[in-house]
Amino acid sequence: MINIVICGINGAMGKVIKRELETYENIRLVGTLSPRNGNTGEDIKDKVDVVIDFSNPANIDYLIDYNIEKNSALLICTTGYNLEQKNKIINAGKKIPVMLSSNTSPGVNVFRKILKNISAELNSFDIDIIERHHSKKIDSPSGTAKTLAEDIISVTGRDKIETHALRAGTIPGEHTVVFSGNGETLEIKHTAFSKNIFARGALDIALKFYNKPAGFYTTEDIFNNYDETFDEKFHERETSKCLRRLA
Ligand SMILES: NC(=O)C1=CN([C@@H]2O[C@H](COP(=O)(O)OP(=O)(O)OC[C@H]3O[C@@H](n4cnc5c(N)ncnc54)[C@H](OP(=O)(O)O)[C@@H]3O)[C@@H](O)[C@H]2O)C=CC1
Ligand SMILES: O=C(O)C1=N[C@H](C(=O)O)C[C@H](O)C1
Repeated sequence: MINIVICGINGAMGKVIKRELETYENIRLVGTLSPRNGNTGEDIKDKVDVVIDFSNPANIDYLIDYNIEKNSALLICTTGYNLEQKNKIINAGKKIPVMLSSNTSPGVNVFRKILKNISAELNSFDIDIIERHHSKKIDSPSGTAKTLAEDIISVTGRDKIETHALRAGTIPGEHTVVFSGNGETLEIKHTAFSKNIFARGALDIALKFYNKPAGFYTTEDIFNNYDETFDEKFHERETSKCLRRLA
């Protein structure tokens, strides 16, 4: 049994996680955080194994301090961080296990493996990312689109990948990578039919992640069963990826 705390429980994702939690006998919700509403977790007396965050980048300083004080793992599913915030997250890995996951669905993590193979093979093609999300989504392009762009850049050596974003209706999340060549196109696409897939993905990751040693982790570390604890070289590599993304 692990004890979790959720930041963003009243948001769209928070509500879905709360419902999904009812089907997990090995996870107990021991509290919630909402710093902007004055809920800073003082009432939480139980041990906290992992804080799951689906909220807003504005909460990041608070979350890092809270987790360091509690010595708990921090699973950040929020997207839209700037470079300075991402650096703080990576640095927090010196003290606590911290994971930044732009997409917790199992499907997207397989998508990423396939994407790297195809991108390396079709480097002579134009490569574009198209993402579609609900009209309430704040950040654009999506965190997943940025992650997919980084994956393509890592195997093709390109400087930038074009991303195209649509915000409309209630679309839970759709990502397509289009490879356009001379007289042909190849597309790979992931569609989330509901937010449940992200909620269950986050809870499943929390179960695997809560007892890892301090370090900065990504979803790949869990899906590939690979641990990377904090080291300076890794930090430099992540920072340069951020710089490239923001360029
Ligand atoms: N990694 C993944 O797989 C997924 C990631 N996401 C990401 O999760 C995040 C939340 O998504 P979603 O639930 O749809 O968003 P919502 O806007 O529905 O909820 C976000 C919550 O964050 C808090 N919040 C909002 N604005 C602020 C602010 N300015 N300052 C501090 N706190 C704020 C609020 O909680 P309160 O009222 O308690 O303060 C709010 O309920 C987004 O970044 C989204 O991209 C979404 C789906 C999947
Ligand atoms: O805000 C959302 O809804 C989603 N956000 C994540 C992102 O920015 O990639 C993941 C998913 O696509 C849904």
